[in-house]
Amino acid sequence: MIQFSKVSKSFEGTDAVENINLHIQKGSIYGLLGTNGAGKTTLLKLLAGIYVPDNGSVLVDESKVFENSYIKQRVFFIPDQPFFFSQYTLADMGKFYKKIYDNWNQERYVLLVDAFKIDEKRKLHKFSKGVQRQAAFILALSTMPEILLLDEPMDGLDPVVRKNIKSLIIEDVASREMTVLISSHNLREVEDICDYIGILHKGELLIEKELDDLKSDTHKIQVAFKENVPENLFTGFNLLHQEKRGSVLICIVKGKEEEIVGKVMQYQPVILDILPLTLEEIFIYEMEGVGYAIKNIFT
Ligand SMILES: Nc1ncnc2c1ncn2[C@@H]1O[C@H](COP(=O)(O)OP(=O)(O)OP(=O)(O)O)[C@@H](O)[C@H]1O
Repeated sequence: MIQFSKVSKSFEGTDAVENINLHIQKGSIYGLLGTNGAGKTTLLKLLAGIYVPDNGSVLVDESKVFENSYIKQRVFFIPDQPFFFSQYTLADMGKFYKKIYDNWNQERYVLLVDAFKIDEKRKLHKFSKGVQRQAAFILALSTMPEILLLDEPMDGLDPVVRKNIKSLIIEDVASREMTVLISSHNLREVEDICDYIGILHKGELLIEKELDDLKSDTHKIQVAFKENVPENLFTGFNLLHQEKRGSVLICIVKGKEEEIVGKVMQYQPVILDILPLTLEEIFIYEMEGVGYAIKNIFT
């Protein structure tokens, strides 16, 4: 339903994203991960129709997004710093969006204002960062978006509000197939809510996969041998990382679990354990694989 084909965008001669191919199915929650400056916000802004691509196309249901008022009606973007007009209250912003979004749902707006207990007559700039973000969610969800774009959505929200907002998002995905694209550095949060993952680095999409596949494709293996570690232990597999702890070798390997286990067993290990990996670990090891590792700065 959302399709980026060979999309590039540069600013002042520097590539922000390059040759991106990405597809997002209707009703899915897609987590966009990446290093700082990888191009996540640029992709969200391209999909929101704020930027026009230099090359390639950004399509929603096969129509170009840029300068397409029909699609813009169906998309809502909450940037990392939510935007409100100066001196506006939540009620003022609500009236503004009611005019421009045909699907504005006043009943829903009233319910949400009541649930979040926000004074809709108070100027928005006087609220804390977290309450401003809650206000942005109220407005976003009241427009009944088909596509919700979120840049660091949970930044500054307390755990109770986070949980409420996650439930609201999941409800809209389940009941009316809303599609959500989330850019975040909070991988615990992404792991909790997303079903697809895209990993960006330096403007390029390194991985695009279903979260379950990504997890079942990457393994943390703890192995030890009576003698030295066999030289060709992981030949033929993608070894992302390895470290020795005493006589135990810990490796992060990509591939089918049964094939990796089959290969290791040929060398008759005395210990062989497969340990679960978090999304955060997968991300860090993938980044290490492309030379973006944490360095020992002081030693
Ligand atoms: N309006 C702009 N003018 C100039 N350069 C820009 C602009 N927007 C983005 N860039 C550059 O494009 C690259 C990608 O930026 P972007 O904000 O998309 O990254 P990001 O993945 O969202 O980063 P972060 O995780 O740090 O927020 C960066 O090198 C950034 O400096």
